[in-house]
Amino acid sequence: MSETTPTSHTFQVDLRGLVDLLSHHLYSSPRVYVRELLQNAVDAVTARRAVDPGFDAALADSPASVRIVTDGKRLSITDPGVGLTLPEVHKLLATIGGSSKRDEEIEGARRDFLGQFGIGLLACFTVASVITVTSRSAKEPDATVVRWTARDDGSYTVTEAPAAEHPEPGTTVELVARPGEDWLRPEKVAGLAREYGSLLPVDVTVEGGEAPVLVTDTPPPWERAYQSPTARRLALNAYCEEVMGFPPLDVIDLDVPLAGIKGLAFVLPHATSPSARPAHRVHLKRMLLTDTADNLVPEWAFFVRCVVDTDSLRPTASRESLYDDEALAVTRDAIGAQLREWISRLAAEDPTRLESFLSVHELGVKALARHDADLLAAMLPWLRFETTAGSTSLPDFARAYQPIYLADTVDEYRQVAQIAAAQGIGVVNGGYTYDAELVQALPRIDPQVKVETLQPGVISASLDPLDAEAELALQGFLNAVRARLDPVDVDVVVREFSPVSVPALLLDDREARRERHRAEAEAQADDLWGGILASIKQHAPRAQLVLNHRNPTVRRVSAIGDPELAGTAVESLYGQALLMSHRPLRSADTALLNRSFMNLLEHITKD
Ligand SMILES: Nc1ncnc2c1ncn2[C@@H]1O[C@H](COP(=O)(O)OP(=O)(O)OP(=O)(O)O)[C@@H](O)[C@H]1O
Repeated sequence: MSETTPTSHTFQVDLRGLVDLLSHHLYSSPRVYVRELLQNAVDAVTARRAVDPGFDAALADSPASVRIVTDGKRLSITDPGVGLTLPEVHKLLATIGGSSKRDEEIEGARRDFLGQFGIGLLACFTVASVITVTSRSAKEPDATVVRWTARDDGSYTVTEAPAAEHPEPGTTVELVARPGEDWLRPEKVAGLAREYGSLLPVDVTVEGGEAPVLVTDTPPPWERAYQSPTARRLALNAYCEEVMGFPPLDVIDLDVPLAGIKGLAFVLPHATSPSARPAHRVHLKRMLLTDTADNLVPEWAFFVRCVVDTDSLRPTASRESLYDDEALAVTRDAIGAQLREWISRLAAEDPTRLESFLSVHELGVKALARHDADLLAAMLPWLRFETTAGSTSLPDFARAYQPIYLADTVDEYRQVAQIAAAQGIGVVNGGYTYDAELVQALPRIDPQVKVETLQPGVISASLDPLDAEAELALQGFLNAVRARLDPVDVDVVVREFSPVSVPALLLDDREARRERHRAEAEAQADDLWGGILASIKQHAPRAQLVLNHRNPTVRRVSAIGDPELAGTAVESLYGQALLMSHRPLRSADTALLNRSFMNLLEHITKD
């Protein structure tokens, strides 16, 4: 086999393909071209400061200014930045991925730049067919003015331009709109420049519309000096309405030096689902990176929306979201700590405000308190739970009841609440989100408090058996009515309990319920499935209808001589107990209730 001499080639880049890739897959919309231009202008000003220490002094007190002029077809943006020399134009502008912002020699300043990838300028090709950069470098006193003109077919030219075209150091980038493209309209450009750049530390004006518009407004609202705390609060409320679209319930200052983060967390004025996608506004070195960041605060903090500026978190290449790395995780924790501090401070200093906060966001706070014993201790007096003593705080409840029984589900709680209350047994409904975990955490805060899981035995223990004679006298009645409730898998017993006003109680534990669901599924299943379900049948205890012998109605029912009518009456008592337990009706229950109701009607109306 003959060997051929290897030849060296350079990759060819299909610019159209690349622009297509950027515009359809990297950036969410062509609108980002304004951000890329602003970013380059701001970076150029930052770089100029590094090479020209007298730059700021020459500007006196006013910030550097960046000017955008557009008539809808052509747009130019001029900055007084570091500019570019001829070799730099070849090296940086004509090389995709080439960036001066990674240079070793300006390592110290590198972290000050917004750009880093060397692809930003290409974003302009999503709206323009021609890009012209005219630049005079600030690095040499009499630098020549260079002009680089690039077309979207991938070709470019570099020429020298007359010195008068750029008398001062800096750069002008000019775009020629693609035919039919309206991204360069003055109003649109002003809107985008304001959206991305309102907090930038340079003055940015947009000309071409009815009047020139200054789109920047610095320093950021959280850093401005205000006449009084009230004036500050009002201004921040107005800012929240403007950028977030809601009047905040409260405003919390955020300051995480670790991640160079400063900003504000606004408390939502309405309840929100913990699973709702949060949307925070994140600025990177004062440029808006995204208004839909969802990974900036811990999940439990779903009651705030933040506006922040960071100088050190990393953006993704599209620069539309934050890179989810270790630094962001540490930042999330730090922001979480500041939100916790705010809640503890409110509890100590402003209980009325805390109550109005809780009336909206109690669920979020409960979620948070599960993992934070200090916060739980601080918040416990303010958090409400459903208990057999009504809606109350756990410390108050624990003072009146020992031990505290915890019903695991809403069903269980409803079944026993009435009778437990009458017996002086303290039960908390643990069926609502987070409540069971918080009740169980209680002994950690106060070791005096005992919490026990509610077992059915606790309640049935306070259902007193009848004396033997009375029990015997009811045998005939019980036999008749048990047969009537057999089809719904319910046993009937008679006990004495308080309150007298409750005629019957349906006691049902989870095992019995599961077995009934299985039996119902079996009844509805075809042969194959019916067989399988039957094979897992358990002999779990049945649900029990406990009739209260102290209740006058029950006494009268048990004395009815006609077994048919007694059966109908007990079916009605079952229906009432079932409804009181708030459990869903199975088809057999509905049929039974229907029948007993019709039978009663018939009995009342027959002559
Ligand atoms: N207005 C400007 N003034 C001076 N130099 C500029 C200007 N615009 C672009 N450049 C030079 O061109 C290089 C490439 O710019 P480009 O926007 O493509 O990438 P970048 O800003 O370095 O990085 P990124 O892709 O993250 O934006 C820059 O690194 C910078 O050196």
